[in-house]
Formats: sequence, structure tokens, C-alpha cells
Amino acid sequence: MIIINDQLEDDNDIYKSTFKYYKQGNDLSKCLDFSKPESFHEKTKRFPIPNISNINLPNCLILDHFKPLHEWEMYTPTESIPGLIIVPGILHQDYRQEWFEYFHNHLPWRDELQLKANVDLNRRNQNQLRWITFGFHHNWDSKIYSLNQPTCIIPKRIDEFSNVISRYLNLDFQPQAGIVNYYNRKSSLCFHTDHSELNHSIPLLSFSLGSPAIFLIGGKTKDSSIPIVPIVLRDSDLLIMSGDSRLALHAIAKIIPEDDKLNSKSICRINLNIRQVQ
Ligand SMILES: O=C(O)CCC(=O)C(=O)O
Ligand SMILES: [Fe+2]
Repeated sequence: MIIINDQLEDDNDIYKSTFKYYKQGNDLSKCLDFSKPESFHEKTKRFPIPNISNINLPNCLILDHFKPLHEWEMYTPTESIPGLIIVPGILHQDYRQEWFEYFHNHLPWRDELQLKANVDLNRRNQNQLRWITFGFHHNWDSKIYSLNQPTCIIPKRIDEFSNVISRYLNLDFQPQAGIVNYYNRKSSLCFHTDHSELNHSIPLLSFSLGSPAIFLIGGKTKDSSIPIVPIVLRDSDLLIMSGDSRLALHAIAKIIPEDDKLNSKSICRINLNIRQVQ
């Protein structure tokens, strides 16, 4: 009897079953996929990009890496929790590999940035890397940011990236903390919310590099009536979690490796997640 009850509970957890469904299968037919217009045209609303004729970011070395602003497209899914924004493919094709390599081969080994990681960064074991954090560090157990740490270092490229996005999209955003997530073809990330930051009215920026992934986003709690929306996040897609979506449950159910010969331990997707804490 008890076993049957347990089974029922599992089946009733739509978050668990949806995650399992997308983790196990390769069914992309219900996903919003911004590389396939027929998959998203009727399920998203497109809104205009702010009209900024010239942006002046002194010494910004990476501005040329982005597509010109008039080529950016901004969408919000009509069924998802409000406030979720997707800006697909913001980098020029020529720079995408270079950005992946920067986060894969360069950033983690920069001692002076006072990074934290799931591994000993002195050992340079790339394939074991799952995450690094920068800026105000987050205590995973207490879920509290160390706001009194003596220095809060934001890597220059990430600071410039945040500035370009804020200026282009007219956001009031200061990068103060962040995580870089490293995924291999077998990796996934369970449903969670990001609520440790003190000010939830400020959006969170999430930038994907490398292999596509199935991202799921639902409501703020599992008993919410808001549907879980599956979205394929591809190389150089920007996701902004603002408004209600800032505190929504979200997950990465599956990585879709594009190269079948890829070693199962090799990092094939990287996500940069930048937050303003206070
Ligand atoms: O990898 C992703 O796209 C999501 C990462 C994420 O949700 C997080 O770091 O909190
Ligand atoms: Fe998250």
C-alpha cells in the first residue's frame, strides 16, 4: 500500500515527471526553439528592441563581438510565467567559439580573480569542473552571500558583457555575483529557484554557450497553475529572468550534444549566470 502511495505521489509531481520526460527523450516538438520559426511564432510575443543610436562604452573591447543591435530580436513566451525574455544568438558567429574557449580554457585558471569552484583550481582538471563563482560568493548551505568579503572581483569580460546588455536593453543592472556552469553531454540541473539575492526586482542574466540544452521554467512553487514551458537554449542565446519569472522554478533537463563523437566527460555547454545581489 505504502509503495503504491509513493508511486502516486511521484506521478502527481508534474515537475518531476516533466523533468524526467525531457531528460530521457529527445522530443523537441513541444519546445520553443528559436532556430525553428514554426515552433515559436504562435507561442511568443516579440517586442521591439530599444532604439539606441549610439552607445558609448569607453574601452569596451568586446562590443564588436556582438551582432549589431538592430539585428537583435526579443521574445517572451505567451504561456510562461510573465517577465521571461529570450534574445536569441546575440554574438557574431565568428566569436562564439572564442567565448566558449574563454570560459573553458582561460577564466577558471586566473588566480587573481579569487574564484571558487567545485574542484581545486590548481589542478587544472577541466573535465571535473562543474561550476565556478565570482564576485560576492554564495554559501550553498546557508544560501547567504558573503557581502562582507574584503574584495568583490567581477572579471572584466563579464563586467563589459553586463554593461553592453544593460545599455542595449535599457536595464538598470550591476553585476555583483555570478556562477559559470559547466555541462557535459550527460549533465542536467534540477528544478530550483534563485532567491538568495536581496533584491528580487532586479533581473538575472543567463547566457548560454556551446551545445543546445532543454531549459524548463514553471511557476514560483510546484503547486502553481502556471504551465512548465520547455525552451531550447542555443549557443549565444541570452535569457533574462525579470518580473515574476525572476523567482520561478527552472531546470536544465537535457544537453543535446551536436557531436556524437564527443567524449562523455568533455564540457560541451557553458552557462554564465550573472546576478545583482543588493
Ligand atoms: O545552465 C543554465 O542555463 C541555468 C543555470 C541556472 O539556472 C543557475 O545557475 O542557477
Ligand atoms: Fe538558476
